[in-house]
Amino acid sequence: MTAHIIDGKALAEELRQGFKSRVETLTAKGHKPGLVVILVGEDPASQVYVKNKVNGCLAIGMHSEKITYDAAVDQETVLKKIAELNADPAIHGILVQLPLPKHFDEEKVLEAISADKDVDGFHAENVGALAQGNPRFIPCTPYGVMKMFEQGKVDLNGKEAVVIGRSNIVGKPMALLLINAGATVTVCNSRTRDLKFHTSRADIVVAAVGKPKFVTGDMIKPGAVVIDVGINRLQDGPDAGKLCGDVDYAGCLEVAGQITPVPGGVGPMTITMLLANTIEAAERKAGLR
Ligand SMILES: Nc1nc(=O)c2c([nH]1)NC[C@@H]1CN(c3ccc(C(=O)N[C@@H](CCC(=O)O)C(=O)O)cc3)C=[N+]21
Ligand SMILES: [Mg+2]
Repeated sequence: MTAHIIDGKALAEELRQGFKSRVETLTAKGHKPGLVVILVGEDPASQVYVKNKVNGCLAIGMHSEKITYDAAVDQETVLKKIAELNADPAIHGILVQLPLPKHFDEEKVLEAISADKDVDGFHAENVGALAQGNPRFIPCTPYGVMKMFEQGKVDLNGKEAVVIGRSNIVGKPMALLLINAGATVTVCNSRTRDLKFHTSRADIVVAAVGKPKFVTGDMIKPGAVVIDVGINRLQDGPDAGKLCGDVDYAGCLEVAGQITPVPGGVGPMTITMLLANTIEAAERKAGLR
């Protein structure tokens, strides 16, 4: 038996079609949803993601702009721009693409974004709301994964879930969402002793460690749901330049009950949930929710 493939690209497209009427309603009321993406530096991967974000907005009738700075820009300049955008009534969402260059204090930059416009859900106020089980903005990647569970009809209540990775953008919020949904959650990382001990008892495995093909078929319980958050660009070997997840897809496909591909899995869902959060921000401002 091969696993059912949860098609993130198709689900992303379906959700985006559904967003169009909400954008139309908001636009008619004078609250056209607007997202600004701030990009510092010239990282080629970041350029691709930012372009996908801006184009994703425009395709459903939202307003979106990209603001780019040279990698050497000083933090004060970026903080001043954020303050300006916080006060701009046409802008409902502000995203600062991570990672920032080393001379930046990432936490300080993220905290400068108004919590009402923090569509990434990285502001301490929004992290706290999620931890308390009363989320305001759910971080886009784990939010997208929750939508994929819904699509795959995965009941999380009472299930054993293992999250591999403990980052603030994926691992931690993913664990909180699974906890809030009633799963029994174990958070592992690349240094976990005997990772297989944990993963082989899991009904759900979410891989977000940033290591290509880290999760292999022998680590997975037959029938488990395997979610691949990894986006590793292979440097050398026969597949150089190709995108590869944190999961050995071919090896897990034969064992898992459901699995997400890379590309075409979690990535497109991340951008879709960014659009969802921006629309939601505009709906709050318009008094529609
Ligand atoms: N403040 C902030 N918020 C983020 O949400 C954020 C960030 N910084 N920094 C970088 C990561 C990464 N990320 C991705 C989004 C979409 C794809 C995506 O669309 N991936 C496509 C493939 C794209 C390609 O070909 O490279 C796919 O998986 O099918 C990937 C990665 C958002 N991030
Ligand atoms: Mg992580």
